[in-house]
Amino acid sequence: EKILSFRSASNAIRVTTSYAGPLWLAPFRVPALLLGRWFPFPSQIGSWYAKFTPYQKYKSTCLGSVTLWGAEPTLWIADADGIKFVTGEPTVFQKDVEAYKALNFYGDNLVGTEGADWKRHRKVANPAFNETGNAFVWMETVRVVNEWFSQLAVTQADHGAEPITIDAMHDLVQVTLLVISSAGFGRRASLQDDLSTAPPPGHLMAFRPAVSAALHRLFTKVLTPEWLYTLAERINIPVVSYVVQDTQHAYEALKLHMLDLISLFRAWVIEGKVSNMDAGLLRNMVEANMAMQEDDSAHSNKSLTDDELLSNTFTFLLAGHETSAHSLSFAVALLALYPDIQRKIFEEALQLWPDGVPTSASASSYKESMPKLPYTLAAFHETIRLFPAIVRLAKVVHADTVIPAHRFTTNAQGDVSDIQEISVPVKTGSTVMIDMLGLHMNPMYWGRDVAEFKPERFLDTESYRWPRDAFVAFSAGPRNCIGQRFALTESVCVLASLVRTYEISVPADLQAAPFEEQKRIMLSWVPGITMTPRKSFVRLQRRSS
Ligand code: HEM
Repeated sequence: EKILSFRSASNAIRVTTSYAGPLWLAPFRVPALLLGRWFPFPSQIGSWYAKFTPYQKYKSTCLGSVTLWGAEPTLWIADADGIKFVTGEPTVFQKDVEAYKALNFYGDNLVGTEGADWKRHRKVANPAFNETGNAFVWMETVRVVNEWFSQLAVTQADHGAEPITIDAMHDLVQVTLLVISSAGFGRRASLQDDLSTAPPPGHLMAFRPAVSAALHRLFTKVLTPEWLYTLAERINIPVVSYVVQDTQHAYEALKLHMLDLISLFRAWVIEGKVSNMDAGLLRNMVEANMAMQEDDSAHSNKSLTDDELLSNTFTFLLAGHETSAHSLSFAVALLALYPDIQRKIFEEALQLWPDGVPTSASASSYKESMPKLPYTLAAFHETIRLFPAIVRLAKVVHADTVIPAHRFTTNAQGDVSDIQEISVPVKTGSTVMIDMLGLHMNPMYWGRDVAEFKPERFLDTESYRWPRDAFVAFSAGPRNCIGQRFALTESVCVLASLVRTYEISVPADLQAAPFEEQKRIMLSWVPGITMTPRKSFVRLQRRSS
């Protein structure tokens, strides 16, 4: 029966679009993430590393495929018009909430809901992501970056004038976690405080280790059914009991910290101690939760239950730092590999800060500084074009419709020609996969040098406007990333400050390797909740002025 339904689904999809083969693993489910670095192979549809290759092979920006298990028709799109259409029709193309259910273990949240529920969550969080919030993000980033540099200076002291080697991702995860926990949640800890691993009174773990342990155990948390927790507590099953209990411990530890933040903030709100600038996100969520407690009928409006408040706190802590840290790690590696581009960022930062990076947040304002760093912003955009934290997004089709796409041919040099518009019919119940990396590697929009790191692509000139619709690192339409401006503000501030203060270069063990080998090693990644760099070591040499 299964074989027959697979055959009839793949025959049906062949009639309407270019058929690229079966999907061995359902592409938006946990097994595809766990096995993603090995299987499917890069030449097959569904591979995380496929980029634009399958589209080029079948000469179409929209490809059909069918999941082997379940015979679900799935359309893959790497087309700017097609993706704009899909993201602009949120009632027809809805999030695959089933896939996110596993992440809703604390309760419902903004990322994992759809329809009216999603609107309610978004309404609560939205007002925090305004220009006042961005100014606060800038201020907090300046503070944290200065603390980071002080820490690097201690390491430098042991090395004399020699460059130091850092694990960029390790450091940047700390930096971005501090920024989101401060700017979003009013937890104004220092980098030094966060180095301590001793649990504070009443806690199971210190804050940072609790967040990293929870992240480290996220797949176990998602994959472990409730009954296994109970069983592993009663019977000692070798390895399984240890892993399951360790996971339970990490999530309990993090929950205690989040509840602490929430109750502290609730008390501040009641006492009227929260200023306008302070952690707007948590303030809005706590106020929505208090509105809910006062009036049960408020559920349809701007309100959040206790579970939803906790779950959103977790979601924002996670979404608000891992994505940025991974993207910044790729940016730092790219700047080490491309010294000419690094030089341009340095010159821009030097012009803004001739006497060095401001050491206090009050000496540097978001409004004044951010517009003066267009090249740094372009370099970050170009980084996440090549390395988008979220590689693909699945949408379930809720009404029969037609998606715009293109057919084309390419020559050996990678030039695209014979572009023809096509309309691809899609049926209710199918899945549409927005292929971010596929779109970002599509030469129709980015030219034959699509694989090159070239920030100039993101700078408008009199005769060129960069193709907005062909860039979806933050998704698009009403369901786009709520933290886009937050991420850009923080990242531009980190990159400009880092390059202004240090010269970044490839690590010593790769200095003699050919450029392509350096690139292969320094830019390799594995699929995870977000695209995760495998190795992020770089050398830093403090600049003399
Ligand atoms: C470079 C950094 C970032 C990238 C590339 C990124 C990318 C994305 C993408 C592609 C989505 C759509 C996901 C989906 O529909 O399932 C998204 C959604 C989201 N992002 Fe980001 N993000 C970044 C930083 C941030 C930051 C800093 C925050 C919070 C401060 C944040 C919070 C969220 C939230 C809450 C959503 C869900 C929005 C909704 O469904 O309405 N992100 N992000």
